[in-house]
Amino acid sequence: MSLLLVYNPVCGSSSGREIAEQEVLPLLAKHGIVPAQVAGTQYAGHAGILVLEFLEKMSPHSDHTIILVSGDGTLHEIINALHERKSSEIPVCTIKLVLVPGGTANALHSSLFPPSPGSETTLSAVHAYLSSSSSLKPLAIAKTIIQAADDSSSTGGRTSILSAVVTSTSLHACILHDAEALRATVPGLDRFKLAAAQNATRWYNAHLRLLPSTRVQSSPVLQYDALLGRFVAAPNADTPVELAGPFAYMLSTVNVDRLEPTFRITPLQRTYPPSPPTTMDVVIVRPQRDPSLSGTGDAQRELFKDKVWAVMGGAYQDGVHIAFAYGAEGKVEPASKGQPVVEYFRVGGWEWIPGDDDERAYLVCADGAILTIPTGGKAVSRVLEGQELGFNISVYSL
Ligand SMILES: Nc1ncnc2c1ncn2[C@@H]1O[C@H](COP(=O)(O)OP(=O)(O)OP(=O)(O)O)[C@@H](O)[C@H]1O
Repeated sequence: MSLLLVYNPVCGSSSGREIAEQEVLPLLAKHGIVPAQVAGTQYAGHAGILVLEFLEKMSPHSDHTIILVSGDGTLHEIINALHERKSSEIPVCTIKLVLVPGGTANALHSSLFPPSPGSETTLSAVHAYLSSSSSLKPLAIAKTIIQAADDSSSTGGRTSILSAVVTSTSLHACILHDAEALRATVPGLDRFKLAAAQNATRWYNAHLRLLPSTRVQSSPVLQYDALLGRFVAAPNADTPVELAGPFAYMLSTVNVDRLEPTFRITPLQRTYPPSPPTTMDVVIVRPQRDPSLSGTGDAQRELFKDKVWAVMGGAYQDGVHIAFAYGAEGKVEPASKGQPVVEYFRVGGWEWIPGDDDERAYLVCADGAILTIPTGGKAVSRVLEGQELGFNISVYSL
């Protein structure tokens, strides 16, 4: 049987090894299952190498199951390593993932198995794997290409990265960037809070182009209409939709409705799952839609910050942030007929073109990894099809 168990011993509260040895392996043993290999990662980046070595060893099998005890970052490394492998050495394969949450946020696992009071979820995916009635959900994978200003050839001046969870710019990317710099001095999740406070009033000067999906089953740019409670085609949705900045928030997700167990930032990924999964959900906040703002100065930014964070707090209340709109005099209210505070789109991809004068708009976050767009360049992100990905990947879910 081509079954690999990988654990990250340092993710989350450093209990990956304990979970693997004391919970996962005994449960498998009860069902007479022994993995062909059990391995802990020994350094950042090791997970991808472990997986590639395993696939090579198990050749000519092409169907592999990987039980992964980690957070989202370790999965991110594996997906990128698989995509970058030499297909002459490891041909196209099928990976079935059994996720065991060992990380800090576990966005993908908590989206697949949302926490419910009193329920134990650590081994949910292992139970799904062992069950005859489990389902396998194909993963959508986004590829983001960082293009230099002079990138006219198909290969030159580019870097690319895959995401299985989130790709972002603006506040989310800056928080992840700054929190990393605080890692040595501020322990635990407090560094994210501090990084959020440091960036709370910042706006990002950029242009965003939302792209329709041109995949096998094409799909126009869709926008969520909170009053109708459904997606509708954006105007001229078969062509790119152009959005001018500044932006306070811009983030896109695949596969997940939440980035932490209770932070449902893209709730429609679960309420109205994309089918087939060749799109991503995009959440945007653009301050200048607020009719009460009279400028871009510090006082206006403070006012906007208080207002928008009250709305975004709705992500922690089952994702109600997407229902708020500007009412009379810019007061924000749920289910109002005014302009939505949060713009919510479902797209095939996007292009983010930072303004020359705003260095913070040049940051892009892909599943926690930070990339910097070169001056005059742009980031282009879109969901890949199986053939472009070079392997098939699905996860055990409910
Ligand atoms: N033995 C190791 N020593 C140091 N770093 C490691 C080791 N093994 C893996 N890593 C690194 O640990 C990082 C964090 O792992 P991961 O993202 O899975 O957990 P997390 O950050 O706690 O969870 P989440 O991403 O869900 O918030 C990964 O980026 C990976 O490169």
